[in-house]
Amino acid sequence: MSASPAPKKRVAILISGRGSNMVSLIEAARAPDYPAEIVLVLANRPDAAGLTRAQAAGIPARAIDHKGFADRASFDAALQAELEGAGIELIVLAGFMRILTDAFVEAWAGRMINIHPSLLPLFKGTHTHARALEAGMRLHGCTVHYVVPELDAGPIVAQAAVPVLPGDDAETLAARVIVQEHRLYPAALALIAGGGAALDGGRVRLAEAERDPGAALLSL
Ligand SMILES: Nc1nc2c(c(=O)[nH]1)N[C@@H](CN(C=O)c1ccc(C(=O)N[C@@H](CCC(=O)O)C(=O)O)cc1)CN2
Ligand SMILES: NCC(=O)N[C@@H]1O[C@H](COP(=O)([O-])[O-])[C@@H](O)[C@H]1O
Repeated sequence: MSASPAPKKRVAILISGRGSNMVSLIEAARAPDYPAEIVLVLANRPDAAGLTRAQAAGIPARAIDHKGFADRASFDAALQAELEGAGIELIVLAGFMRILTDAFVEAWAGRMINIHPSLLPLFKGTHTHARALEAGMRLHGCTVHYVVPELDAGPIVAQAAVPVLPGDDAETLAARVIVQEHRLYPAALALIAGGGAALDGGRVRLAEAERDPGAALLSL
């Protein structure tokens, strides 16, 4: 008799905008064997277009407007209350544009990931595509990493690379990178939720089966 499948990890996605990565994650999680279920979407902006997209997908989605709080700590406490109330096990930041307090990040150490539109540690911060072009990069891409207090500095889970082509501008390059984001993020979340990767002493530990250097997570 085959063992019953492990319970799916309960995931919350945090957004600030359109939520295209959130949609990719919701769609991937529809697969019966996907090791995570998206059970909550939270946005720090009431006008985040992703809220409507989440609701249309049948996912509970709410705004917690950061402007309604006196400071970061009280905003983060409101996030924490919603996450605890929903029994969240993993947080996925997907275009969530608020810096989280050290206390919140440390409380979720090893259980919170982010996607950043560059090949970290290159181009931390904003305007990554324009900066990559300015630097004359021939390769660019995106990175999924664990979140630590220092911005864009957490241990890297997975990366995907794209070529920088002649005539590219920030928009054409962004359009090439986002396609890889939509592929990489669901794969990286599945890896973590399925126990294939974990944060261990500040480094990402991959399960034996995931150590194949040709792993599907890296593509040009
Ligand atoms: N403590 C951490 N918080 C967050 C991280 C992180 O690595 N550590 N990742 C970010 C996502 N992010 C880059 O990937 C990022 C988000 C927001 C900002 C920022 O400057 N935010 C401003 C407000 C900007 C706005 O509202 O438009 C702010 O919070 O004052 C930088 C990087 C998520 N949080
Ligand atoms: N520093 C974080 C950051 O810049 N994240 C980036 O915001 C975009 C959100 O798009 P989406 O809302 O369509 O997923 C994505 O490109 C993501 O990499």
